[in-house]
Amino acid sequence: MTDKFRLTLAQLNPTVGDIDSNAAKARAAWEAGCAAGADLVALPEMFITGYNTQDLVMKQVFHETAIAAVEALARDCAEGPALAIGGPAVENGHLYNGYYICKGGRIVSTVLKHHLPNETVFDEVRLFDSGPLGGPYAVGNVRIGSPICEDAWHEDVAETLAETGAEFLLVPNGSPYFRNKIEVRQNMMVARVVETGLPLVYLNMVGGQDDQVFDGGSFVLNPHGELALQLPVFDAVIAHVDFERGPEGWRAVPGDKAHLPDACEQDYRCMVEALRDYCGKTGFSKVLLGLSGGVDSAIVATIACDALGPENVRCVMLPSEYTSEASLEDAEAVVKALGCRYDYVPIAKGRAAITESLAPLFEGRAADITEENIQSRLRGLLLMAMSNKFGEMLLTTGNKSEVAVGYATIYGDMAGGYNPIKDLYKTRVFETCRWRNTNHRPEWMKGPAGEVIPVRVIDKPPSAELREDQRDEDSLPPYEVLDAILEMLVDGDASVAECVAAGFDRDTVKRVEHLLYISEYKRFQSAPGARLTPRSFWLDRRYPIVNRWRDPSAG
Ligand SMILES: Nc1ncnc2c1ncn2[C@@H]1O[C@H](COP(=O)(O)OP(=O)(O)OC[C@H]2O[C@@H]([n+]3cccc(C(=O)O)c3)[C@H](O)[C@@H]2O)[C@@H](O)[C@H]1O
Ligand SMILES: Nc1ncnc2c1ncn2[C@@H]1O[C@H](COP(=O)(O)OP(=O)(O)OP(=O)(O)O)[C@@H](O)[C@H]1O
Ligand SMILES: NC(=O)CC[C@H](N)C(=O)O
Repeated sequence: MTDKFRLTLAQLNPTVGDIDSNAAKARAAWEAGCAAGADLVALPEMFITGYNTQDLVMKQVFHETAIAAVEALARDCAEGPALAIGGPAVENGHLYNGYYICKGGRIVSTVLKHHLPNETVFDEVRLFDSGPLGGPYAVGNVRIGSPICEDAWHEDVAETLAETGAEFLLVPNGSPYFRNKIEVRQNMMVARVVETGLPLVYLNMVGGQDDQVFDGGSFVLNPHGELALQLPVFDAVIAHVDFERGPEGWRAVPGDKAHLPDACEQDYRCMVEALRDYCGKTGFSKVLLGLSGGVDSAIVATIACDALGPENVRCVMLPSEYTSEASLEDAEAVVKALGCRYDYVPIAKGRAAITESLAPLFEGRAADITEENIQSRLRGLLLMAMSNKFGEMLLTTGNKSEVAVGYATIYGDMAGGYNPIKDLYKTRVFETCRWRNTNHRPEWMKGPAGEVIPVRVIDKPPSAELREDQRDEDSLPPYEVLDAILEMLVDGDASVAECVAAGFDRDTVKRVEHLLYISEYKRFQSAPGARLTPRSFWLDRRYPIVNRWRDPSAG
């Protein structure tokens, strides 16, 4: 009877739709396992297709190509350790989220996911059929049970596997980041270990996909929930874990326990990786953005430099007559500290030309928000011209507070392809700037160390500078109040009455609720951005654009 079992964990970064390169990564991991004398090399959920494929996986030619790629991998990896890899599976005309076990040149077992997640960003009920509760598969003389991701968030799958002879659990995941999710996962997996008495291997992928970032952080638990191995978050790694069989069954030999960074660092890393992978996987190596001297564009410039390197980031100051001397100095100071390119393109002439063109039509009408927004739209136009000319993707810079209340000009400063801070409230933007000024991680930050965002930029009152002496707080509640209300209305789906009971002014809450609802059309047309919470705008929170409902609670 085998007394030792070596498992290779491939915490790697697939790309949705790039089946060949995902297969090549799986193959390389298997070779590493081979060299290390592993018995089994495991890859995460849906690794062959990348995750999350959304409707693409339902396309017959796509899932058939993915299945053929798994069969080819099985043939290529015939001599050596078994290979376990996630991918779509078809049985009796039904499509499943499957986990393949390959050995001796063929697929020897296929596990079918039972619990299909269908909340937040997941729509698996739309995509897949639910597999039956099943038993373990054998690798040599060892029987392993594989609840697939969501399957391990419920008791029954692991319980059935334990009852039918599983000796340990290997859970492949495609589990995207949100703040503090590591604790949620660990608590969930400890519960499975305590219920079944079996060791558990939690294997997650890394990398960005549209708005989501898979943050890795794979780990191994021994019976009673003791942590035996902790892989780093966000890094692609291949690690080996040894199991030994004693009188009480299998136990993992304790290994390295990677340091888990705090929530602020994880959020920052998530924004960096999201942008890096969005660019890398869509074929952009360079980005540009409008740098106003304000805090939002400063943190976006910093994230961009950390993701792509300062040499690949162009910051453009596009001043109008309302742009203060301080804003010009601040923008220059940011660029100097970051070491990226700075361009200066005044918008006065273009604005005068537009005003002149429209003058006959607008005659007799007072200047209003129209003229303010022309400035923003002119910047959008000029920045998109530079994007076309230089092949650089334009970044948008609206934080979650602004995105929530529609405090941005559609086709103006909303023009752009990706928004790294879309899920970061303004109060957290300040916190993030301070964190980045005092923390540098050269392993994954390509930007320089030190105070890259001058304190003055963080401390000055936010202003859109679209008219004389404009302050955000003239038209919005102070950000501390706005963000606290939004956290209740958006993240907590609270009622107006609940916000009032929490101490907020009723009229202010009602106004914020109104702004939130009337700006749905803007969010529908907005750039995607890194998801940091389980209530990000897009897939987590899906509200109608036409919506006449206003919460009557609290009068
Ligand atoms: N439901 C709906 N479906 C489709 N379209 C709809 C619509 N409701 C309005 N519209 C259209 O949208 C237009 C209004 O939207 P828009 O032109 O954006 O204009 P609007 O939302 O009125 O103004 C932009 C706001 O963002 C602020 N701002 C601008 C720039 C930067 C910043 C910043 O701090 O970052 C803030 C600015 O001070 C102002 O409060 C309307 O003219 C109408 O055509
Ligand atoms: N003078 C400018 N030069 C270049 N870009 C600008 C300028 N003014 C605004 N922008 C762009 O439009 C975005 C919206 O900025 P605005 O100043 O209106 O408000 P904000 O949300 O407070 O942003 P920030 O904190 O970056 O100033 C900015 O982040 C920037 O990308
Ligand atoms: N891929 C999945 O099944 C993901 C669902 C799971 N609850 C998670 O977010 O980790």
